[in-house]
Amino acid sequence: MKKSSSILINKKNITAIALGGFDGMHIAHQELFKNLGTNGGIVSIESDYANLTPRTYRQEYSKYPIYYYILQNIKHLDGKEFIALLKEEYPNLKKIVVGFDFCFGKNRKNCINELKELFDGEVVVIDEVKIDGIAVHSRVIRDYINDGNIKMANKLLGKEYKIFGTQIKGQGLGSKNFVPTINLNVENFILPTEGVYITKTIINEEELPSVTFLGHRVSTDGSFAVETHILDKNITNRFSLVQIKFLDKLRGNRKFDSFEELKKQIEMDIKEAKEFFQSKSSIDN
Ligand SMILES: Cc1cc2nc3c(=O)[nH]c(=O)nc-3n(C[C@H](O)[C@H](O)[C@H](O)COP(=O)(O)O)c2cc1C
Ligand SMILES: Nc1ncnc2c1ncn2[C@@H]1O[C@H](COP(=O)(O)OP(=O)(O)OP(=O)(O)O)[C@@H](O)[C@H]1O
Repeated sequence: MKKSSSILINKKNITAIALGGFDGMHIAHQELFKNLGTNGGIVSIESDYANLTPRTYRQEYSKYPIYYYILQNIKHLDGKEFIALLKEEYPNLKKIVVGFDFCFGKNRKNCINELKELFDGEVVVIDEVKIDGIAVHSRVIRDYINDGNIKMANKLLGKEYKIFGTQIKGQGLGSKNFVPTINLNVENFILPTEGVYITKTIINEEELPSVTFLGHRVSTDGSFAVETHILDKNITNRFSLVQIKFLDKLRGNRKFDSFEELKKQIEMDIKEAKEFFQSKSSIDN
């Protein structure tokens, strides 16, 4: 993980900032960061729905320090006051980098023209970044994740969508009746639609091929679960922090009338996931 340098780098040294929400730190956001130069920083204006990369996890995706401002605390400022705040916070600020649709100040009344008028330094505006004709935005990525379209979400993110969780106790049925799984409590991240996914699970910095079920266990106790089965490895330890990277969706959640039928389906899911990783490794080699 890239270390957070926000606390180490004095705001006085910052000469360029990128401005916006930056949930997801997706490929369009990365285009902005390319213009920051040596003493750059990211100014992240926090809404309360940043759930692709909640604030605690965002620094991993950039070498530039991220400085957070809560939208609720600054939304009353008009355009002039907002720029004055930036000048006060970053006294050596020479450059502001924003995207084509950036607006700011009370009721988002000010956009690019006003930014150029009010800021006495350089303003770099990035044209809309698109992939295969699709505009890259956090909201678009959230929709893909909601729909379980992990491949498109990952394409727009420029990386594999990743969530963090803590291990919790399961029903105790898995190892006995099906396969062993690590059950997770996941907070603050948007979760893909209920179903079974090909994933990589990171424990102790080791990235392991896995298959993950998330949804209501409609075939057993009906409760909501995020549980991952590590392929080809027996895991006995408990882990405080587990990361899951989503690669593709295998199928939707289903209700099975017997444990035997569910077990048979889980075995098929595992087979499919293994084939995915095998074909991937033969392409990679
Ligand atoms: C690959 C995989 C696919 C699963 N698919 C379903 C499913 O379609 N429907 C369902 O109700 N439960 C599904 N489950 C969840 C099982 O019901 C669950 O693993 C079992 O109840 C054991 O839970 P435990 O780990 O809490 O003991 C799946 C689990 C795995 C690992
Ligand atoms: N597709 C894009 N092309 C160019 N710039 C972008 C693009 N998406 C966002 N930006 C810019 O990145 C910065 C961060 O914006 P923001 O966090 O609103 O991103 P977003 O992906 O559009 O989010 P949301 O979908 O929630 O509006 C802003 O300066 C914004 O103009």
